[in-house]
Amino acid sequence: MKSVIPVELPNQSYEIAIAPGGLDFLGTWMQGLGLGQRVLLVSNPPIFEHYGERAIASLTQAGFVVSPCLLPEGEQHKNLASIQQIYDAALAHHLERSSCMVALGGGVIGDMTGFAAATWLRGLAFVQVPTSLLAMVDASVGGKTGVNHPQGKNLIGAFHQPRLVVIDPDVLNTLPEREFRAGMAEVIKYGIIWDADLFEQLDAAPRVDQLQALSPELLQTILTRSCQAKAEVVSQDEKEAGVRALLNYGHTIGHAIESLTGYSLVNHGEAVAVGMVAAGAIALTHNLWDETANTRQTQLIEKAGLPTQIPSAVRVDDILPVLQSDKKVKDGKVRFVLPTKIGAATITSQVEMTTLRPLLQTLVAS
Ligand SMILES: NC(=O)c1ccc[n+]([C@@H]2O[C@H](COP(=O)([O-])OP(=O)(O)OC[C@H]3O[C@@H](n4cnc5c(N)ncnc54)[C@H](O)[C@@H]3O)[C@@H](O)[C@H]2O)c1
Ligand SMILES: O=C(O)C(=O)C[C@@H](O)[C@H](O)[C@H](O)COP(=O)(O)O
Ligand SMILES: [Zn+2]
Repeated sequence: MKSVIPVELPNQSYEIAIAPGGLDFLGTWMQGLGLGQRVLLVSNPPIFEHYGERAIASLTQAGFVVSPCLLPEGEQHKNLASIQQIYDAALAHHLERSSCMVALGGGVIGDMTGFAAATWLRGLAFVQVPTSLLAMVDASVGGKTGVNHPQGKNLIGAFHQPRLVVIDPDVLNTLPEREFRAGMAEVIKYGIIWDADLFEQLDAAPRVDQLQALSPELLQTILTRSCQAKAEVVSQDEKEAGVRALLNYGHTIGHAIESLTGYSLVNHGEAVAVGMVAAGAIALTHNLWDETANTRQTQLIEKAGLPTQIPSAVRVDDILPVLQSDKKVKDGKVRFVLPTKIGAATITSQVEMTTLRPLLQTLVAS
């Protein structure tokens, strides 16, 4: 069964199509977009090994002329060198203004393909085919694209919306369990900041730490409600002038942890999980939410098999300066997204760095 979630935007709306086996309909669904023939299919070797042939067959049968571009795997390669590789492939495949890039992969491939598409020939269409849970529920939707700078996470980028998102939940069967859990961090995020009912459903489930432990209904709920939450927020505030900042819940500290550990010790979802625990603790000390809500958040994060402590390799004194390059900084003040209850959050610049330091120290793993 196919379910469709619209992302309504002033310039160009698009659809998120969620359908088991949807990968085989990629070409057919792209036929309706009015694109030229040439397609650059961007992926990485392990994902291409699993799904490249099917994606190419689907696109070719629909009349597209496809060339693959395979980038090295991993967050450490989310940089301008990989973007250069996409540009070189775009040139070699003679992409034109009407051509399209297709991202087949996790959030790293999606963010980089989107950025290359935003900038090559001053802007090409691109389509997201997310293969990780995290990319399905978050990264493939909303048009934040970009790469890391040596000094910080996602500092180089552009807003560029995809023309279509195709989610085939069947591909999750090959996703490593650790990466599944990383995706659950962003799902829990929606439960905390936006959708209390989603939180309650996750809380009531016996297990949420691996794909096989979920009922088909719960997986469907996770995918649809997360995409709905993201679509609603992005439709209200495409370029993060206001409410979209809530989607950054857990990311202020999370991004600092990722960057300080060289993008290898913890993955994005794990860093966000720790960041949410930190934000929950800050909210508690600022009387924004209560002990019960804070404990429920921590327990759900633990149930998802995610970390709740800052890795011991990270020094709190190193976190504070990194926060200054967070994209939410305004007039030199770090702004935090903090929860006010399960299902709602606010953004504030009232967190003093002097109180933050000892609080973060209590969260460092021993
Ligand atoms: N643009 C946004 O709005 C947004 C939102 C959230 C996260 N992000 C970004 O997304 C990235 C994290 O994404 P991620 O968690 O998908 O990481 P990722 O892209 O590195 O993928 C995780 C790992 O899983 C593998 N993988 C993916 N799908 C697979 C499958 N079906 N079968 C087997 N292996 C598979 C990948 O090869 C990789 O090794 C970060 O760079 C983060 O900044 C962006
Ligand atoms: O879509 C958004 O907006 C988000 O903040 C979603 C986040 O999960 C995602 O990690 C995003 O890439 C972070 O954006 P950044 O602007 O803080 O780099
Ligand atoms: Zn994120």
